[in-house]
Amino acid sequence: MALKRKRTLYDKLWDVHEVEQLEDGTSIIYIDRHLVHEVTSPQAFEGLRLTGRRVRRPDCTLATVDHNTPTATRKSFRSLSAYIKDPEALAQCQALEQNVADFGLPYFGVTDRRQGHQYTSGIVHVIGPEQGFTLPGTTIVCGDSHTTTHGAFGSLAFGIGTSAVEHVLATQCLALTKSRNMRVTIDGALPAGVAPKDVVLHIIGVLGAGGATGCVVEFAGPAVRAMSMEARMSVCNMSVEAGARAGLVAPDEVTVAYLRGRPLAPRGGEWDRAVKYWQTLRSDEGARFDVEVTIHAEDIGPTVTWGTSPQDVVSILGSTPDPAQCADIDKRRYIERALAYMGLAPNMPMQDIPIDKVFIGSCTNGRIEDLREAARVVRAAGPDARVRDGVHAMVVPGSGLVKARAEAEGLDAVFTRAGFDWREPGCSLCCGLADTLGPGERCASTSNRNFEGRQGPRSRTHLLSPAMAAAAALRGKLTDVREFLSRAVDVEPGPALELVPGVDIADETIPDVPSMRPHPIVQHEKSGRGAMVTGAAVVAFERVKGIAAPLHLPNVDTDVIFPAQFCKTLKRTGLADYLFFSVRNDIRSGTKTDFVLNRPPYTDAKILVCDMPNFGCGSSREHAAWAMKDFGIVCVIAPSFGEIFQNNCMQNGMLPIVLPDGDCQVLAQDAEAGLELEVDLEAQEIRRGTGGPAISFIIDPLRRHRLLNGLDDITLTLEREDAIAKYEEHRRESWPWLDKLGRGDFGSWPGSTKRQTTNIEW
Ligand SMILES: CC(C)[C@@](O)(CC(=O)O)C(=O)O
Ligand code: SF4
Repeated sequence: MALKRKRTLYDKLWDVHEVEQLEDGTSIIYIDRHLVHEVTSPQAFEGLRLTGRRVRRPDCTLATVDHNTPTATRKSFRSLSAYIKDPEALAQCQALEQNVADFGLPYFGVTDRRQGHQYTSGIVHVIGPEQGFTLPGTTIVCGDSHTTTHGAFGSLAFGIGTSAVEHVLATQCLALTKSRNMRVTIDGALPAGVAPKDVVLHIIGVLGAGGATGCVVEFAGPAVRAMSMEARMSVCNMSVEAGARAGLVAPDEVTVAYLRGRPLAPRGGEWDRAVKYWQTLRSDEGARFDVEVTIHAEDIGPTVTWGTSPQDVVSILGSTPDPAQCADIDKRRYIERALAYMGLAPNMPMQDIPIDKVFIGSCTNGRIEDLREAARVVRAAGPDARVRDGVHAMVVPGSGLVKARAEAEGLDAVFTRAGFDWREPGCSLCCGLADTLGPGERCASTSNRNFEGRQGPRSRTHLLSPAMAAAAALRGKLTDVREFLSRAVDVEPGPALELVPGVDIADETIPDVPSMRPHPIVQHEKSGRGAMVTGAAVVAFERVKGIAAPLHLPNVDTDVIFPAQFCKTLKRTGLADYLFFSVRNDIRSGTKTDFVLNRPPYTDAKILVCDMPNFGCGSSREHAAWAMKDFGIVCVIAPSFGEIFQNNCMQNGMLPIVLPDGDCQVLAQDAEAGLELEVDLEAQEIRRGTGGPAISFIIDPLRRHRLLNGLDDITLTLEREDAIAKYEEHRRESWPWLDKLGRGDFGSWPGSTKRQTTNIEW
């Protein structure tokens, strides 16, 4: 008798969402839940309008404004246009309001008054779970990389680019290739004073920023089981920072208790049926994982980042790394660059690092438990504890509900009494849109990314937990929170903070970050640039011949490729000048730097060769791909890619090629010498200007076919209408609670003001 295949949780989620298997191993996957926000959706709605398409499932879609909404008081809020001062931010929020009205979508606006609270808009990854829109066993997407958050419920949740947003709006499906299974087991119990944030920072430190690329990671083990839902969300949230497609925690009684009574959670008989189904959602005993990692909870302590990637973690009791101790030259260069950017010296004790700002908030740590933890530290420091002079410490709740709840518990009073700035909900300082750091400013931040320029041009970020952030605010420097929690602490301003000699963090001395180009350049005649392809239309890719620009850095993130301040556009074109903006421009002098794309012949580059891994990691912003294409780059070659970026390229008729390190190095050397490359997709090979042997590459056949023929994914998926309709019928019978926004009745959409009286247990 054939044994039943043992499946992981991910296998199960995948299997039940397969609408159709295509010949080449790709599958059409049904999407149960689609979250939409103002920054990554305007171009998608524009696409729908241009093609005359409608939104297939408004009842499975939920929109909110979060990235661009100011966090200044809303006490006298009159209108969006009076409240949002930045015209581009306003235009994006208004565009979303227009789009939800035109397409009839459920929407949480700044002025919503449901739940008996004044404002329920908030960070998309906070409101989804708190409303019960996020449910176990579902597929959830959003034009946002931190959609991984929702995996905490045992849902398959992942970020997508704007083209994919359009695809989901139009078809409620995506064409996907299955990822690999990884399990991270956390043994034992967490020591006192160690937060979920420390856990996930530690994990990213172990795996590396690209360590989970191509994988869906299930978090398991006693330490995970002991976590609350909010803790699990913080962990899954940052799984994308290790490159994971998604993070997962199998649902259990903690999950069920959290969801009971949420406005959009199933009710009555459907609730019982749903709970029964959710109980089946776990990896089978003995199921095979492609990668297994075990971490011991006792090894984790309060953790902070020192550098410019979330993998750059160190214990708060540790010091910055010393590049001189590094045998590997690439690693040494990386550390030097990151320390220079951060304005830090080698071997500097982390607890000596003074900070200018503190940010408590974001989709990682802007929930009620996070605020409680931060407030606990402030309380423990005594009634006279104050935010250190000269430090601006912001507390930004993740949603209107979190804010209301915190106020009901008196947390706002704890914060404001101690001199913290209590704000309105939104993404705020996490991404440098609604709130920003000044150049050179250093922030102790509970957010998820410490990339160069993440919190504003030339900003410096240290990631840490909410409790650690509160401690840093009181001390004015990075601090081991356990000191606050174990005994009464003197937080009177102590002697002036001393910096390690040679470290100067004043604005004028922001170091120039070394160029990403390591070797001397060979000057060449300008070569002709091919026709630039722009716009949303799908363009066929057959071959490209031209100059290739070399890059020699690992983990080049999409914040560096395309800084957030330019994500406020409503368009996909005209973005070439913003490509690598902060490394191409010296913000002090306004002049161009010597960055490779500023120098002939690379100003005409059509190909980019990065010889280090994880190119395009981080944010889902498709602007990074659009800007490259606008610049004229249609092919990127690297040892590995951030998955969302890789997909975004292909959606825009660009070709990302994965090659072994050695091949990338050979091609990067050709590029250094200014030699042309010819990339031939039909033949799957790269011909070299040196006349040296061509290098062949592999690409998945469906992608190749679509690129060669300039086929539009949405049209192709829509051709599967019968299969999709059949799946929807099956879904209605099997999981009826997923239709009609889980039947949680907020009244008719959009713009409903009907009140809901559901009681949520916090
Ligand atoms: C839209 C953008 C600012 C984003 O939210 C997108 C993302 O993470 O995918 C980010 O945090 O970089
Ligand atoms: S990562 Fe930051 S900007 Fe992106 S959704 Fe979360 S809070 Fe908002």
